[in-house]
Amino acid sequence: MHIGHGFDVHAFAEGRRCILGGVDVPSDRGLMGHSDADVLTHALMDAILGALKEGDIGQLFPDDDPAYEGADSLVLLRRVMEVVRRRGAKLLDCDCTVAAQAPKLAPYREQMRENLARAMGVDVSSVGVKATTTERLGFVGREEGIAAWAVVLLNTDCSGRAGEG
Ligand SMILES: Nc1ccn([C@@H]2O[C@H](COP(=O)(O)O)[C@@H](O)[C@H]2O)c(=O)n1
Ligand SMILES: C[C@@]1(CO)OP(=O)(O)OP(=O)(O)OC[C@H]1O
Repeated sequence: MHIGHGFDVHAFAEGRRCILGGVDVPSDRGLMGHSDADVLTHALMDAILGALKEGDIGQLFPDDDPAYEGADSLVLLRRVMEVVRRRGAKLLDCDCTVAAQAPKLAPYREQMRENLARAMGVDVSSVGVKATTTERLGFVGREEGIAAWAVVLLNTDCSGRAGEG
């Protein structure tokens, strides 16, 4: 069994979409990034790669590679799950927190869970998504950007190939 932790931040920018967990959240500003800037999905991918000790998403999907310009992060998450399967591992559970002063995320939380679960090939009951403001404190509170954290639990004992590390 291995745990992984992921953290990511994206700044707000005019003229961009606000994609979180694959949901295009209505917002007067979106998130800046080389990809679709889905900060929630990025934190989750890093948590999975952390549990596998496979580096981080920047190594797998370099942010200067034109192949990832505007990339759909749910597609990248599917690719991370291919690494999980190749290592003979299984994702047992994950939980994520998004810190955003705005927009209000509660109405989209269930759709985010479903999107992430589908992309990972797990039941939605294994995927937690929570939202919090930072009570107007810090860069999140000043509405300069959004931060996300994720933890995952992987069963790495599903085959002989994943026991090490
Ligand atoms: N962007 C956000 C932030 C928070 N929520 C929901 O509001 C609740 C209260 O937030 P506090 O930061 O005041 O603790 C939180 O538990 C979320 O349910 C939200 O929907 N979107
Ligand atoms: C997935 C990638 C691909 O460019 O997305 P970005 O939008 O650049 O986001 P960031 O979290 O800064 O780095 C991860 C990158 O690998």
